[in-house]
Parts: sequence; C-alpha cells; structure tokens
Amino acid sequence: MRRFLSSAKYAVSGLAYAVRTQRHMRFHLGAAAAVLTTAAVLGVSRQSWALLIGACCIVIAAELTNTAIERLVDLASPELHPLAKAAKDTAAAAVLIMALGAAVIGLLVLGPPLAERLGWLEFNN
Ligand SMILES: Nc1ncnc2c1ncn2[C@@H]1O[C@H](COP(=O)(O)OP(=O)(O)OP(=O)(O)O)[C@@H](O)[C@H]1O
Repeated sequence: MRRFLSSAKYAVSGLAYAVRTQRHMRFHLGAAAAVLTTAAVLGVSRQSWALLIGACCIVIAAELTNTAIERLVDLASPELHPLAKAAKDTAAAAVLIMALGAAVIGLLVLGPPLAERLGWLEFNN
C-alpha cells in the first residue's frame, strides 16, 4: 500500500508538471471538462459516458507521453539533431491523431442529443 501511494505521488507530480508547463495539456483538460459537463447536462447513456471518458483519458495520456518524450529528447539531445526532431515530431503527431479521433467521438456522441436539445432536429434514436 505504501509503495502504491508513493508511486501515485510521483504520478500526480508528473501530471502537475505537465499541466504547469504544457499549454496543450491545459487545453486538453479544458476541452475534457467542457465535454463531460455537456454530457452531464444532456444526461447521456452509460455507453456514451464510457466512450467520452475513454476518449478524454486517451488524449490526456498521449499528451503526458508526448511531454515525457520531449523532456527525454531535450536531455539526450540538447543540440539540434534530425533524430531528435523525428522523435518530437512523431510524438506530437500521435497526440494530434488521438485528439482528432476524440473530437470525432465527441461529435458523434454529443452532436445528435445536443442538436435535439437546441431544437435543431427531431432525434428519435
Ligand atoms: N533537439 C532538436 N533537434 C532537432 N529539432 C528539434 C529539437 N528540439 C526541437 N526540435 C524541433 O522543434 C519543434 C518544437 O520543439 P520544442 O521543444 O521547441 O517545442 P515542444 O516540442 O512543443 O516542447 P516544449 O514543451 O518545450 O515547448 C519539434 O517538434 C522539432 O521539430
């Protein structure tokens, strides 16, 4: 139990570091808060909650991994190097792909009930 708490403390410290230093991480957290608040207001199904929470967690985990790779590259290759560029660029691409996928999931899950709530369409499904 003590080892678990100690590991959790380091993990929270890593999360706090990413929030403090990464503008994109703050953006992802803000977007996740907006999505989950909208889901709560709309009263979506349990399956929809699972999809939305999964999508948010995957994007935040990807951004944390990207931050870890950036810091490792900065440590290992403070000078400019094509491999350092490739590592940072591909890690950033991974976040982009996951963020785009999460945005599509958000639109598919929240779009129809939101449009119905706003009176834009009759939604019978
Ligand atoms: N050591 C390096 N060698 C070659 N290219 C690099 C190197 N470091 C960064 N780059 C290039 O510059 C881009 C921006 O990197 P930079 O570290 O400035 O910002 P970042 O990756 O968003 O990290 P930070 O969180 O520090 O702002 C990278 O995606 C990469 O293309």
